[in-house]
Amino acid sequence: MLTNLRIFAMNHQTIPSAHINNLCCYKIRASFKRLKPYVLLGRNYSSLPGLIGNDIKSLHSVINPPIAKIRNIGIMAHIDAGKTTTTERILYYSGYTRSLGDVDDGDTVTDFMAQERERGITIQSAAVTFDWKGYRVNLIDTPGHVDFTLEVERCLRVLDGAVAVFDASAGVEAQTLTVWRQADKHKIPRICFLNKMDKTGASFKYAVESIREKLKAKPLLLQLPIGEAKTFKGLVDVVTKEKLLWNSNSNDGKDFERKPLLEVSDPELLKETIEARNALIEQVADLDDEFADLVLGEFSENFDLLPAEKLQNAIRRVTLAQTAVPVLCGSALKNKGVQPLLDAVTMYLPSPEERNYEFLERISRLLLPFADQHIEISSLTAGNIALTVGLKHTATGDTLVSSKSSALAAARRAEREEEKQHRKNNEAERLLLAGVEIPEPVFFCTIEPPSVAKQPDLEHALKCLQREDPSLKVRLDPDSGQTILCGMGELHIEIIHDRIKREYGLETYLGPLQVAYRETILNSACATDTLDRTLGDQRHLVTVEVEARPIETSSLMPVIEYAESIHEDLLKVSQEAIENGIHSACLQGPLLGSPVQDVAITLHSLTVHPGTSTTMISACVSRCVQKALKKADKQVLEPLMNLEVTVARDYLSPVLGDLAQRRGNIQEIQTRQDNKVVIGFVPLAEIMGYSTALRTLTSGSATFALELSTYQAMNPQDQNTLLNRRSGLT
Ligand SMILES: Nc1nc2c(ncn2[C@@H]2O[C@H](COP(=O)(O)OP(=O)(O)OP(=O)(O)O)[C@@H](O)[C@H]2O)c(=O)[nH]1
Repeated sequence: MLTNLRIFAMNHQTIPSAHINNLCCYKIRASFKRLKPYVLLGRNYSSLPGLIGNDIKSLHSVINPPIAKIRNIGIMAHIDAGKTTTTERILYYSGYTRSLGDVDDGDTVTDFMAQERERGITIQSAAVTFDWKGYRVNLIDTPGHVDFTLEVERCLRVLDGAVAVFDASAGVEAQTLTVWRQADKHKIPRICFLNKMDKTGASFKYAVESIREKLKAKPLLLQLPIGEAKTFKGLVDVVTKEKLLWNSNSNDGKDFERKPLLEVSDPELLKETIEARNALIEQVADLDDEFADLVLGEFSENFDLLPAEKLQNAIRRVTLAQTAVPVLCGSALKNKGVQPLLDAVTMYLPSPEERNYEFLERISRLLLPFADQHIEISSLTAGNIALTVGLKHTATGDTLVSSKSSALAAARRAEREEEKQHRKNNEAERLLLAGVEIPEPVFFCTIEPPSVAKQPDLEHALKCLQREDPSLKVRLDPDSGQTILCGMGELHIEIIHDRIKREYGLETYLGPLQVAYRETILNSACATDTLDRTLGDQRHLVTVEVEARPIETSSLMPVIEYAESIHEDLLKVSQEAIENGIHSACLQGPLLGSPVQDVAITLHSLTVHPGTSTTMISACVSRCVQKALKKADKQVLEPLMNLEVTVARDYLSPVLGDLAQRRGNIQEIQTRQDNKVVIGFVPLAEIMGYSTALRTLTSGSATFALELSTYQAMNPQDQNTLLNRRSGLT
């Protein structure tokens, strides 16, 4: 397993690749002082023959650049906005590849998994390192499909900046909102790239408005397009008042002209650019006091005289402060606008030392990533992104520290900080690296190996895949003994199935995909239970009385309460066993065997015969809680999804008709260029296989995005139908 590693240490030493035991310090964080980076000079690895694939040039050098010249960035967007195409152009113009890869031909560098190349989508994030005009850029291309949201989040937390790619004909789309919120959570400065300016329906103005309205961000227009859709041929650099035109004879977009806009040759464009520049200056001055002083002092009479460099510095400050986002545009497919985007990445996004990380990590083997290929290196300075191999006990979301003693120190520190948490100690927040939020899976199905003998191999494969992808959950059905796979969506489970076959050589069988329901209770119920068993000469005797009642707050974990009559001494020895029993009972509701949510369990009495084992206490409590849940009035909760369908006007009616049959609840129908965007809710159970149905209904012209909204109570009729179906009555 490869682990993405972000080196946070900064010291007058590089991080050695000494042979240190693989140390898993789950959720243990260490803090270290920020010190100056060490710069290795004169190491030239330009001759690394055969290390990288034929089409990929070796890096000119694998020297450690000064930290101020490092940019760790991610590319994020809604599915199909053009992240992979943009990344391919970036790699080509930076000299990393010698030919242009194409998602539609399945030969891109970053989409290297077989499933990615076949489907033309990104599933796993890929990291590549290249140089641009003296800067070292570590870039991560992340997936756009909602099933792989966790993969995006695990990348974002180690990045310093991001480029958000938009389809200029669609503006902000559903998944853009999700990744934007994730980037907000990790406080990542961003640049927006309005891609597909060549596409029919592309609108710079519309896309900018959607950034303002839907993302509630302040767009800084650093460029204006020259032409739109079919007429798109270049850009205006608003900051420098220059026009950038791509040579129409060049088939790779490498050649373009940068010329100052002149009154004689471009009077209209110059006028438009000056207006845009003045607006930009006012906007930045509003957000940056230092710049406001400069503009109002020296240049208040004539903004035209303000040097581009002063404006760029101020734009950089507001971008880093995340009070506004620079907006650029282009067409990756038609090879226009990518080089200025790279300039903007180096100019406006932060270097690692401008982000406040205070952690040290240390590992055994270091590799520099080149998508699916790697070069082993002996050392790396702070601020870089690298890979490490062979960590057997780590999982996505863990933080590694340098040694056992620092781990222990960090653990003690973390404990102290936790204790202080209720005192709202802000320092604690600064010390902790935000963990990844693991979304709850909404689908599950059984998975079977080709033969019983292969069950251990399947378990091993699932264990490895889970460590990489914690949004994949695996459990055993206690009744049937079958292995159950729980995932984020149909595509997610399909890809896991495919990976087990390709990467572990196991042909597995999946049962029908089922929705992950939940259950709750509507009123209180009490139950008592006694367990009396003699094993050997030891008698185990427990008597329990519990009450289950519904609670208002939404929580998957039961709230556990103890009556005052329960003696403290008894709790001391048996609390863990009691709580294990309650948790295991609530994992298997009485209606469908689904997890029970929004309940409180009160232990009213507990008597334990001396010598009774804690396992027996757990078993008795669990059985008693299940009895109480069974007695109460019960309710099935089903996952309700946010749905956004983008469809050509002509196909709107059939799409709406179909959604009505799927118990869809339409909230809004927006107009987006020539398309209609249907926004609403639909129960997950009704939307299985929707991509095929939608393709048929709209001749493949519509797209949709789904995201879990909440769990809602099913109406009695639908609930009965479901229960009858599950018990084989219908
Ligand atoms: N017209 C036009 N099409 C583009 C442009 N950039 C990408 N495309 C096309 O849009 C489709 C999606 O491109 P990708 O680069 O795979 O998009 P992505 O955002 O990486 O997609 P995921 O990885 O699946 O999220 C492909 O068919 C591309 O050829 C562009 O600038 N103009």
